Amino acid sequence: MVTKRFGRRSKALQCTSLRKPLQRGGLNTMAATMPASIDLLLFATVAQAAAAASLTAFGLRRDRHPGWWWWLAAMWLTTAGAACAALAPGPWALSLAPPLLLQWPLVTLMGLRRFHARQHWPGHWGVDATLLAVASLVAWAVGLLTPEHATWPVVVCGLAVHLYAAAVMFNGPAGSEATPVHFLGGTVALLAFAPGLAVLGTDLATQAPAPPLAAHAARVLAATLGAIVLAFVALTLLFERTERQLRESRRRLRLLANVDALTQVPNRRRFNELATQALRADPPGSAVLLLFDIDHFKQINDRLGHPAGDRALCLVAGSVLEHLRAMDAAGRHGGDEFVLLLRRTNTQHAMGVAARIVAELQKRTQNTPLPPLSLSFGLVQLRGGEDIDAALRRADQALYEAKRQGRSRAVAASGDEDQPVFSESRPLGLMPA
Ligand SMILES: Nc1nc2c(ncn2[C@@H]2O[C@H](COP(=O)(O)OP(=O)(O)OP(=O)(O)O)[C@@H](O)[C@H]2O)c(=O)[nH]1
Repeated sequence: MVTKRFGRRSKALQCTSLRKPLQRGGLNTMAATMPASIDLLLFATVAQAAAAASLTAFGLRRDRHPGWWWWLAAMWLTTAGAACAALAPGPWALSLAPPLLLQWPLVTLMGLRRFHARQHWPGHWGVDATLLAVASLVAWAVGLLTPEHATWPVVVCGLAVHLYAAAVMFNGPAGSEATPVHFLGGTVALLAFAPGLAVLGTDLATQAPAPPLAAHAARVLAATLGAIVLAFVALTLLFERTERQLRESRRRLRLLANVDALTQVPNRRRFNELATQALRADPPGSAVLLLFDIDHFKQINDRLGHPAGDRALCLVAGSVLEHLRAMDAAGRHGGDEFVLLLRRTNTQHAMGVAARIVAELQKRTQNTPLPPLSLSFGLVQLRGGEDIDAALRRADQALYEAKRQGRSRAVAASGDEDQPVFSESRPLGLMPA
């Protein structure tokens, strides 16, 4: 019968290591109907071990995400299952192999649940664990107690386990990480049918019920393919997550480098960048620069403490952002000084913006323990070709003049830095104490 089915190509049947332990009764027949050679099983074992070893080596050298251990467990257990069949094909080993081979979709699923712990998954890991325990127990028990009648119970157990895992994977979390999970789910669903088809094929070929081992080689090969796909998917998921974390770190670093942590407005360096870009894009001399600070801010710190001072700074920043157009730029120049670049405007309009900021600030200060806050502004209309630093120096002179004239006002400066000409000042809101 053997020669008829496999002819000279069947090394499995000439291999003493496979034949010796199966010399008794039904198992002898099972070995004879195994649809794969011992070489193939050995090759599958080595392929699985290689996939598992790569994932192990990869994970040991970098951050291990939750789920990684489960995937490793799934892969090493299937390797053990394949090795059982290939290296020690006795009754015990052959009853142990099916549960070891059919566990991988569920153990992988448990790993996925941990990997995507914050996302919604259908079902519950308790259901996965129960199904795994029941299927493994049935597969092991029937393989040990009634090896000749174990074929279909084991096939059905494997089918249930695979299809359940595939269904959960397909309905798992959406988003960028869904594609590799769906790919894995598709593979699991396809591999679910391999042992059953192998049994049916053997039934048809031999015109007799197939023995349990007929499905065994198909199970080993399916698990090998599954392990390789799992290794690929696990690596993809780990890479994608690492890359997402890197992108997030870069975003945070950019934010830290550009934004003032207290007030959440751009810092001085970033403001200079934004303002320089804006000046390049606009007609020369079309922007107004405002430099302003809180009057007697030191007294707020001294009387009410630094946290109150911080609060005042945040209120100022909030008031500024409220009245800024999307194309304008604001920044914290340092300490209690802020700077604004209003594009395509003149100093008269800029004085109006300053007045609105002061009014907004007074509104926001009303329900706080802070005293009424007043601001002093220095304004300059930028000249054609003037850079931000030069404009800031002139605005600083205007601000100094506003302080000199009694604070809580806006003063515009024109003329050269050496010989500034100050406009009449415009009082803004409350007069400082
Ligand atoms: N709470 C707080 N205070 C700060 C911060 N940065 C700088 N300061 C304080 O801001 C104060 C700035 O005071 P000055 O601008 O020198 O003087 P002023 O009291 O505002 O007086 P005028 O500007 O002349 O009206 C200093 O006391 C600094 O310690 C900060 O981030 N938080």
